[in-house]
Amino acid sequence: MKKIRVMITGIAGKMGQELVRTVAQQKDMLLVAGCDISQVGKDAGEMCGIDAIGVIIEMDLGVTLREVRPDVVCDFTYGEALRKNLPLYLENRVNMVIGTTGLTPEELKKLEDECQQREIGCLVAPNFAIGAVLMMQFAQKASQYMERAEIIEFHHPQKKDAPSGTAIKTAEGIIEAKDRAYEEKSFELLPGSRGGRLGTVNIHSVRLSGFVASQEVIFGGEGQTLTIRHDSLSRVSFMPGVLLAIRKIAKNKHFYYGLDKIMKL
Ligand SMILES: NC(=O)C1=CN([C@@H]2O[C@H](COP(=O)(O)OP(=O)(O)OC[C@H]3O[C@@H](n4cnc5c(N)ncnc54)[C@H](OP(=O)(O)O)[C@@H]3O)[C@@H](O)[C@H]2O)C=CC1
Ligand SMILES: O=C(O)C1=N[C@H](C(=O)O)C[C@H](O)C1
Repeated sequence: MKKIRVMITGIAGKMGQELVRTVAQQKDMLLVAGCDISQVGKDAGEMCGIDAIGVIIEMDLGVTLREVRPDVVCDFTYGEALRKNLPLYLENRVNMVIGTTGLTPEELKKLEDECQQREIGCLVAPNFAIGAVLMMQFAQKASQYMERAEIIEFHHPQKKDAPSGTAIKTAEGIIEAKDRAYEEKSFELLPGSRGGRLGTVNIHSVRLSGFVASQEVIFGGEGQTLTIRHDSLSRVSFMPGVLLAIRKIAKNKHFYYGLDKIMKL
């Protein structure tokens, strides 16, 4: 069996390390390279607490892509880094699984066009946890029947972006299912008290230690509320989704935004 040759950018980060341990257990995958700006020169296996795997963490993404030519690169860095990495992925025509959040809808559209022109497979998903995908789907369904929604997302304090990519995609889905008028009645005595707004959906971002990634979507209606909540208690929750994406993108030269696009729902 020909194995899928996987590379990870952001390999020394929280998601990168979890992915090293996960890919190492897959019979149909081989971790062939990893890039980061931290832990450079170390063995990727030893860095994340498993046996040495002979993959040394590299700094130079362009050189590594050219020399290793992976089948799929997984990017888990942060928005600004991803913006610099994307031209290198495109130039090297490598298939991509992008978990990094922080691209704007305009940037996503541009990426889609560029991937299609070059026949590169690419899946961008703000959340790879199956439960989070279901939360977004249920929220879209509820949106058709309930008056309005607000989102509260909870993350660890190291998170660089706010609101989360998941909160943004959830709000986009809610608005797509039913666009509604909403007039804000509250005056903010403390600026920001009502959170950020995407269309008519207010988003509140909590950053506290103890959390990995959680989200509540609260719908209001006459005399009732509905709360849909998802909790990622560990980063293991994201791994089945990332593996599904790697296997799909290794074969399929399409562009997908959201794990739901490749799940049988
Ligand atoms: N789609 C999903 O399901 C999920 C997405 N995410 C997203 O994934 C991203 C990473 O999250 P997380 O692992 O928690 O973050 P971390 O900060 O733990 O990891 C990011 C890693 O990337 C490194 N890095 C920074 N710049 C570059 C660069 N130019 N090239 C290579 N490596 C670089 C960082 O180094 P240094 O620390 O030195 O800056 C760090 O080691 C975030 O955008 C997050 O929102 C997270 C969880 C799930
Ligand atoms: O930074 C994180 O941790 C996470 N980021 C993603 C997001 O921004 O939605 C996914 C998940 O919430 C964890």
